[in-house]
Amino acid sequence: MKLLQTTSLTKKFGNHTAVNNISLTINQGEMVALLGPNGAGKSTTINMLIGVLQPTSGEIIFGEKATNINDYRSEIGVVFQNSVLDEKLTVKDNMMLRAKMYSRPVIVQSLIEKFELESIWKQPYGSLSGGQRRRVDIARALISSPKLLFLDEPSTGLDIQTRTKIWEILDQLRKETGLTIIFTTHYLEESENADYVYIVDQGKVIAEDTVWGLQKKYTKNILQLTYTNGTSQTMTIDNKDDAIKILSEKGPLISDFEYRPGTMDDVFMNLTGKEIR
Ligand SMILES: Nc1ncnc2c1ncn2[C@@H]1O[C@H](COP(=O)(O)OP(=O)(O)OP(=O)(O)O)[C@@H](O)[C@H]1O
Repeated sequence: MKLLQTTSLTKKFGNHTAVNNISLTINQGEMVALLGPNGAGKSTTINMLIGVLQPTSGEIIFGEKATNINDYRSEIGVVFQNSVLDEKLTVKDNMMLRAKMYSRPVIVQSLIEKFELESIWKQPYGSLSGGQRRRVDIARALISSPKLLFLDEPSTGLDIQTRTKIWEILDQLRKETGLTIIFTTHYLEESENADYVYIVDQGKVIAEDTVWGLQKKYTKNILQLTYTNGTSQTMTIDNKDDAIKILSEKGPLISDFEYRPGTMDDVFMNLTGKEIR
């Protein structure tokens, strides 16, 4: 079921078109990545979807028919690139202030547990590490039990353990609650968690599909064989089943092999001719 749709969404800043005719379809329960280099138009797109920016043209439809942000604001949670929390207030005060704004059953206790906030609960937000802040930011955005969570570069600047941890929690939440997530990233490997990926460059969607679909369309899997007589051979193949077939056929003649499936890095490189970072 479609939860959010845009048709020909466009944003111009003066003569500069930051977002150029972007059409997205986000289905309920999906995790969707907007992937693209710096300046591609990811944040501008998100800012239009959450009502921070007014589109120059195009339409946004939430659910069956809501087209005005005021009609769906209560259904979304947002984690901005730069936190909106009060640095001087404790984690508890930041969270409880937000909780008071919502009449829905408050789920603060379960968020404290999920995001492991007990040990920092009474600490001022401003004294937290980058990873701790991000956990609080996301927990706060979930207080209203939104149907759809927007995460604008949720893991930029975080170490790999913290990034992994945050994605684990979000994955668990999706399984438990059916939460829909739209996130932006320039970490290609993170887009591999997504159910569907839009690759954006210079304001346009230049490719969209599942991760598998993108890899199939825009990359090749490489199988490299080293033979017992010292020679080697590199071939491109469609899938790993073909690799297994070739390996079993040539088995006795092979001394070593390497199989490298196409990655999102290859997808991006093949589409844009450049690396993302
Ligand atoms: N308020 C603004 N006024 C003028 N130009 C803007 C404004 N906001 C964004 N832009 C321009 O629009 C383009 C898209 O910016 P945007 O922030 O959406 O990119 P992004 O993909 O989110 O990049 P990053 O990954 O660096 O956050 C950029 O060229 C940017 O300079």
